[in-house]
Amino acid sequence: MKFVEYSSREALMTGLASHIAQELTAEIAETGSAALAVPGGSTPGPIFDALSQVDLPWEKVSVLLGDERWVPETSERSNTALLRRRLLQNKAARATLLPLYAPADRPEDRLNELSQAIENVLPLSVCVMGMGADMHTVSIFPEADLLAEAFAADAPVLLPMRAPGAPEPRITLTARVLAGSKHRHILITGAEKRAALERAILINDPMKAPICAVLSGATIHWAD
Ligand SMILES: O=C(O)[C@H](O)[C@@H](O)[C@H](O)[C@H](O)COP(=O)(O)O
Repeated sequence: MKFVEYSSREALMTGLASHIAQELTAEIAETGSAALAVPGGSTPGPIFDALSQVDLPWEKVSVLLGDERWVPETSERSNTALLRRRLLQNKAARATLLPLYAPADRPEDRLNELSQAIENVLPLSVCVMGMGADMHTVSIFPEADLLAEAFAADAPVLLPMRAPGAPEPRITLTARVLAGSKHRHILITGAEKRAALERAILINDPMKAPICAVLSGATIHWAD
């Protein structure tokens, strides 16, 4: 695990966007394609803005969310809408979005078809994850209903997830898919999340601090 502290959030966002672009470019040069998983939420927007302007072979890149709230794209809670609005624009408009949402009452109703499209691009090339102050990552929350299943060595690609801290049903990549990514980045800002990360490292138990499942070999990018 590597910890990189930036002098400002702006430096973090441009620095991490540059890392991602370099890793995608190298992967495409080596294998002919790349798969990028990104977080939703309120933090990554500026990274998406910067990445969307980078000139790389986006037509060879599959982009997916690490997790999604089970809401339609018309909802202000939709991470997919965030991605379309801020990443899949400009030069990155040529990338292929692998959705984590499809119209249905429950994630269970569309899980298999959504999983199949993702299965075809695994292992991920670059995986960027956020973290909550409760030490969750993607939609693997402490006290979630399928928390243990999310860490199983034979876990499926995707799981539905419901948790006391999540306002709606979720769908999430499982820990083995996240940890199986060639490059892994964790994006956090502010003192509260830095303290939460330090707590997670001391706890060292994914069942209590889910972020622990993806720290090994990851680069943590932080600014106050
Ligand atoms: O759907 C989501 O909300 C995210 O995928 C989630 O896992 C996020 O990365 C963390 O909750 C941090 O969220 P913020 O960036 O909003 O703090």
